Amino acid sequence: NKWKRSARIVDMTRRLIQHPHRLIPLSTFAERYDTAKSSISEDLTIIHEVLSTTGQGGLETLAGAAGGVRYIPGMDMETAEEVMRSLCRELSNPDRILPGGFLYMSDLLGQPALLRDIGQIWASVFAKEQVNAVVTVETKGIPLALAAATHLGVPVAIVRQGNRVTEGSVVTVNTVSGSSRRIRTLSLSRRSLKEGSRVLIIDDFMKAGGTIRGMIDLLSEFQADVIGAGVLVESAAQERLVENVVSLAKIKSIDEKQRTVDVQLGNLFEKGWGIE
Ligand SMILES: O=P(O)(O)OC[C@H]1C[C@H](OP(=O)(O)OP(=O)(O)O)[C@H](O)[C@@H]1O
Repeated sequence: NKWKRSARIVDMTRRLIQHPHRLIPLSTFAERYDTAKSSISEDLTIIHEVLSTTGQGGLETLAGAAGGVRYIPGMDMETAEEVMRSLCRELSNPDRILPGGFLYMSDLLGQPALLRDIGQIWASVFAKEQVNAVVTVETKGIPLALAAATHLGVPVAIVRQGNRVTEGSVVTVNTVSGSSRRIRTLSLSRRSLKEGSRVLIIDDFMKAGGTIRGMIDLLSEFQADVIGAGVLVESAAQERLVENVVSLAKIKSIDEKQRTVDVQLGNLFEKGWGIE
């Protein structure tokens, strides 16, 4: 039975948004709806128009035999700022202060809707970097890495602290997590990442940057190309073991004795937004 344009557009939009960055041949749609490719192209133009003019990313069409159309997630600057301003307000709650200048965030890292928005922000910033994999370190980085990877349409590789028999043969490096001056061994299973992958590092929190530094050193053993690193929150300014980490929020000031903490927008909002 023939699909009406309005029904085709609803069905196509869902399929495209459900598989970010995945190329879908126009013939797939032409066959599914028993419609000419020229009509499908017109449908896609309408979908692209609505998404791109409402700050929700857009469609990218590649011509040729291996061509097709794919959804590129994106969030516009003001929406991203709205999301992060409300998160900063939530994080500026003295009850969240933990010893060592950390903030309690595990409740937030368990909220799917918030994680979806944060993942979309990362996917907007790194949309054009041809990321092949997102890498994080257990444990609190995992939900954030998964959210970013979902919107980038790529897998996640999880770095383990210490050795686990379930990881098979691993590459291991030692690192000093500056926050607590403790030596940590970071290991990654050899099977979890193809050599030469373009990798985005994501973690929940950065203090001295020792953990991210350790992941960069570990990834060089895989000949990986670390195209960027992002953290949800970076601690108050201090000596760092790593440069150019993009933060969504930043602890401006924190005083454990006075029980005060002030969390502001991170350096992503100071620099130029990653997408035009
Ligand atoms: O910048 P650094 O000084 O290296 O500190 C940031 C580390 C420390 C903390 O991890 P932990 O709380 O130690 O581990 P987990 O994520 O498992 O809670 C955080 O999640 C980052 O990974």
